[in-house]
Amino acid sequence: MIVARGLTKTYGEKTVVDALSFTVEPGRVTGFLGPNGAGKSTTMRMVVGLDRPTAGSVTVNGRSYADSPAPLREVGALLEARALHPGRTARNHLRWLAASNGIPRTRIDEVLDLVGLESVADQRVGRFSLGMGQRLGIAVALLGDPPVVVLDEPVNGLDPEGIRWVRNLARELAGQGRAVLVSSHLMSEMAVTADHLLVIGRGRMLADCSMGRFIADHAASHVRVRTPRTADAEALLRSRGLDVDVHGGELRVQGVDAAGVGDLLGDAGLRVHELTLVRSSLEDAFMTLTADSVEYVAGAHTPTVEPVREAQAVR
Ligand SMILES: Nc1ncnc2c1ncn2[C@@H]1O[C@H](COP(=O)(O)OP(=O)(O)OP(=O)(O)O)[C@@H](O)[C@H]1O
Repeated sequence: MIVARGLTKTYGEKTVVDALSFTVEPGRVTGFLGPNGAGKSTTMRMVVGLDRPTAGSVTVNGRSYADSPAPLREVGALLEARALHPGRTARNHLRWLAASNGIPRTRIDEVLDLVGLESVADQRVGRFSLGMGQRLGIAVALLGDPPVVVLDEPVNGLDPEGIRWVRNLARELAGQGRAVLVSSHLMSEMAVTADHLLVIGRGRMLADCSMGRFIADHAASHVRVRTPRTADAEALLRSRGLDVDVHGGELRVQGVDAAGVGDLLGDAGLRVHELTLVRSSLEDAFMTLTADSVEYVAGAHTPTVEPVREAQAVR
């Protein structure tokens, strides 16, 4: 697993990662969220030894990346800025990495097959699309069959089939007992991929909890009620001290679950046509939590769109 303690990175005067302490546990997908410039990539780069912490430490399976004799077997990483030699074929790129990490050649065909690049394995990577490059980056991450996998924006540039493939892959890797750390800006995707969340803003930890806990703590919810006797239902629920809003023909009730509302209305003999727990999405919860930490904000002329609040199932 990954263990960070007081992990800090400063560039000049600016602290971009600020005393982060967290663990990425085996057997689950940990989602890494934060607004642009929050410090996610810098943190991930420190995990794999590409940046040196200014203070604090991060270890993978108990030792720092630099101390690992065969790092690709310890932790596999897809990072945004991939160093791919454009003139090299995908297969040669993997061969070169396998040789320098003592990984058998047979593993190359396995990972090419795993990421769906066998048919283009002998093409130069300079001609690869963004999505093909992402797949090759994931092949590199998995080459050493590592127990820890770090994926920075893995679905960037992928089509819907590719996005689903990454989701299933991340879940499968966690199911095999690996520790998986994934960053993404696609909240809807994160909601169905991650078990646990780390949310950072301006380099600081804002939340470190399960997906369910995060939504319960930071997303608003209400019970939507439709009844032919709206006014009577409203009066009854208010008389019980509940917070009720009327929107068109529906009531929105806060402070009680759907069963509680149903019982109250049923006991009073009021017929109910709809009773739904409406929970705002991970995106709403994320926006609420990080509102004060957003560094780059669009100007006042940008049209704002009211988020669509739908009943959302949390895995
Ligand atoms: N080499 C560097 N020199 C100076 N500043 C840097 C360097 N690398 C990153 N930064 C700054 O550190 C901050 C965090 O950047 P980082 O890329 O880690 O954020 P991020 O959360 O991954 O952002 P995004 O979601 O936009 O990818 C940014 O303000 C960035 O400008």
